[in-house]
Amino acid sequence: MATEDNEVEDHRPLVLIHHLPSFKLPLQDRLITHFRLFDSLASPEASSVRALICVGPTPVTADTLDHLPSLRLVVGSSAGLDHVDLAECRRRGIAVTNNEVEDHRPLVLIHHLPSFELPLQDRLITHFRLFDSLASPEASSVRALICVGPTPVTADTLDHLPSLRLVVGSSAGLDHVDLAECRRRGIAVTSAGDANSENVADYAVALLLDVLRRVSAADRFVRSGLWPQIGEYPLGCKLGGKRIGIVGLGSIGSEVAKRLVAFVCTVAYNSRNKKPSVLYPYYANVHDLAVNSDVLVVCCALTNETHHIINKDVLTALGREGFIINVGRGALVDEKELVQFLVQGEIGGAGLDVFENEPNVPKELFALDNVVLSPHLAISTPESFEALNEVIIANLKAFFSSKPLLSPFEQE
Ligand SMILES: O=CC(=O)O
Repeated sequence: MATEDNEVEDHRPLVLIHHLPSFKLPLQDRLITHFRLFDSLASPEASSVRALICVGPTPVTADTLDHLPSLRLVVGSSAGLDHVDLAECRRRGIAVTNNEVEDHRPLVLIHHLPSFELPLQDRLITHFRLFDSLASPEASSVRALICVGPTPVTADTLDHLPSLRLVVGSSAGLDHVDLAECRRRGIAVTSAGDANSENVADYAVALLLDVLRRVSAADRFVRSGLWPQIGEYPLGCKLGGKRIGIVGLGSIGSEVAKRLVAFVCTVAYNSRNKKPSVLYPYYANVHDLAVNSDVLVVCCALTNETHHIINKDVLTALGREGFIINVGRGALVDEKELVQFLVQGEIGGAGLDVFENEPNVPKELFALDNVVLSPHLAISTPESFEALNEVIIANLKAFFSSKPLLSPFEQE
């Protein structure tokens, strides 16, 4: 015989599922672990129920509430609650919620040209609320922007963003950002810092080895079937012992130097100022550095002062046996002059990852086996994207918690 003692007391709170016949709450069965559910205003539980879930657009009127004298909470399952008599709820001291959970993630604009996406962008949404249009309503209140790749940040861009206080660059060079205008408007700017430096330095060395030892050209020689016909391929030259002139001894330049010292090269450098802690010989101008170098590795920032820093005079000083590697920006080199020097055999060769008018590359270079061409990808490795992502997140987190920025832009 069953007795009352056999019954397990049910402590789950009572909840009314209030719904029009045509509306069901999705996944309603998940609720029964936590709540005792019923769904009729005519049920005996109606007089004591304290909470109601309003499914979809089911009306909650004064008449509904008259059936529920103990009600203290209406849980809406939609964002808009025009079907709930909010004034009547307020009058009766009944709280109302909708399905919008408050989002405390700071707002960040991903500013990008259509052809440039931020690698690993999906990692950011854990921390930030992202949007990507200057025309969006969020633009007026956003305080931080991530500038993807070479997307320009001009005075006009900034005019759309009156609350902006931080531009987070995703590259080491920020020649596409109007830094003076940012400064004038009190907007801080960060760069990729040294997240990419080792990758870029590796690539500079790869280009240099390739040009000197003719690796890509030899590969073409084999693939085109010329080896059996012609036999020996022209000799390349040794890297060890070369005098390397580094133009811009910042984070990338220093990594290049480290690597080339290991190849038993000698290193000298040019930068805006002599670095007191650096022992490599310093040349105050690039021309003198070129006179005393076999190879120039160009890796400084592009500014008004460094535009065409490698000009006709410098190329002449580098000479017929000289080589040039550019992993900085195309416009650091006077490209027309460089093409002339290469075509006429006035310098030994070049390894170029960057060009003045990317993605357009002077066609004259295609025929030259002493030139290695690459589509601006010195930074591009998964490791570098990981590191870049961390720097971006760290800068944004520091900014939104008023801490010092991790990699404020500093010009080399
Ligand atoms: O070009 C790439 C960079 O500036 O990081």
